[in-house]
Amino acid sequence: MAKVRLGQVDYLNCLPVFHALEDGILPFEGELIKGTPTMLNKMLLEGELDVTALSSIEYARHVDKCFILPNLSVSADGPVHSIFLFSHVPVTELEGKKICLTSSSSTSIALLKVLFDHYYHVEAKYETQAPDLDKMMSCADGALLIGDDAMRANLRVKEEGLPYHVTDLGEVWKQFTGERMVFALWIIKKDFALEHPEEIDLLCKTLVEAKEYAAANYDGLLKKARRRSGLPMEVLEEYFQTINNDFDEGHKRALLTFYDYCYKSGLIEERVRLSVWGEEGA
Ligand SMILES: C=C(O[C@@H]1C=C(C(=O)O)C=C[C@H]1O)C(=O)O
Repeated sequence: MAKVRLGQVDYLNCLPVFHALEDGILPFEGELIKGTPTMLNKMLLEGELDVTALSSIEYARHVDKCFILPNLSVSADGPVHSIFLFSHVPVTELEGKKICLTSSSSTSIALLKVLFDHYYHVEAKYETQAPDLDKMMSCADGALLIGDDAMRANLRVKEEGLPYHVTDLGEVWKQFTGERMVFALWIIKKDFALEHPEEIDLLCKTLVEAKEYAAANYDGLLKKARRRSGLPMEVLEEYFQTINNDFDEGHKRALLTFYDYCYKSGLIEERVRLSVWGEEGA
């Protein structure tokens, strides 16, 4: 059997899917490679990974080379608690101002631009930097952070009383469209899937079982998340109740709505068809 090189976004939002694999509770014979979303996006597209959790916008940019794995995503139906725009002034006053974007994200950067174009009607200037709240806020009017970096930064803003406006982009997207937001998908390279369909069928089954294992062993998941992130238990509990790792018809509709706005904003070149492994038309 071919060994699958599987990418793991090293944030808490993917832990419910990887927890059982990390601990060897479910069999996985392949290699687990951890990284930021942008690192894994690049590795998949350059052929260094076969499957990975991938920024959902990158699927839209590489539809011809990829399949979506069924029943998996990183989504939130409203506030997501880990995608924040921190700013010195309210978002509506950011016209012509500079915003630092985390170098770890792809989808959330597209979401920010969509919301600025179609919801706030504000045009800003953008620069990309490594995720560091203090550095970003010292040289710009706003900073976009994602994942565990954003959760830690938000906690600091609260605990230290930092004078920033904090905008949750999942919440704004929901207000704007009424839809949930799908931030990440599990993606397979098409050539690998077509050569190794049995391995992929088995992996799909294992990942869904892994998600079920995390739900049934919630205390273990929380303890691991606490050890790994150092974040307070109440923050983690709220986060795991917020993050959703499913991918059903509602998620698909929401994702296509996002892609439509990305297309209108010139962030993707074509309207997108979702090609899910094992489903008709894939
Ligand atoms: C909700 C999140 O989802 C993520 C956001 C991503 C992005 O912006 O490109 C990619 C993968 C996910 O980790 C988050 O990281 O906070």
